[in-house]
Amino acid sequence: MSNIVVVYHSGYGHTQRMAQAVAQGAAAQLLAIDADGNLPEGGWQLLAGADAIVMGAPTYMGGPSWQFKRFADASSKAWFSQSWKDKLFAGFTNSAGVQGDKQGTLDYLYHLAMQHSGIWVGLGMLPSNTKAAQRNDVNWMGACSGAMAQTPSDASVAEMLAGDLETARQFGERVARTAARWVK
Ligand SMILES: Cc1cc2nc3c(=O)[nH]c(=O)nc-3n(C[C@H](O)[C@H](O)[C@H](O)COP(=O)(O)O)c2cc1C
Repeated sequence: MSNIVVVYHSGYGHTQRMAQAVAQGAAAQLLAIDADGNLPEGGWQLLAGADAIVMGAPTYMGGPSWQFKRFADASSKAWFSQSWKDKLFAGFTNSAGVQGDKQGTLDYLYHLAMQHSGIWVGLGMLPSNTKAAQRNDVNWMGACSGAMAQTPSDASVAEMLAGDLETARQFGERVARTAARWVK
């Protein structure tokens, strides 16, 4: 079985719930970046041993939170030795606006993966974009490059939409299937 780690930051718990759904689908370990932008003890070793790293951040001001960026900058240590080269990478984000500039966050995660000479795994799902489509359909957000969720700014973590969480879970399954082929 491949070793998959979901590393994420969440300021208010919404991206964490998304991370849990991705991890459930991927049978992955969760690794939370704390409020100061640090990993817990052993976090870097966990990432070093991963076949696939799925990265998640809320969209704040059109990009990832500063705590995630601090983690990304700290990963330059791995970049220097290219020790994450040829790992699989994937990304997800959550924001309040339907658009909300959250593509900027996914693009950032993609470029971080490319800095590390990784292999990017996209969402791999068709968008639910017909007239018959319902908000709770899988990939109603219509993303391709990673998983997106949209949570109204006044919605609690418990109120996150089932369709977005199911999209995240299926995305995790796709990462796991891809990793199984990649590590063969
Ligand atoms: C500092 C800050 C900046 C934000 N910027 C955006 C934004 O650019 N676009 C957007 O749609 N939502 C934005 N939001 C809303 C968050 O993305 C949204 O509340 C999200 O669910 C927070 O996820 P979290 O609970 O994991 O922190 C912002 C929220 C905060 C606190």
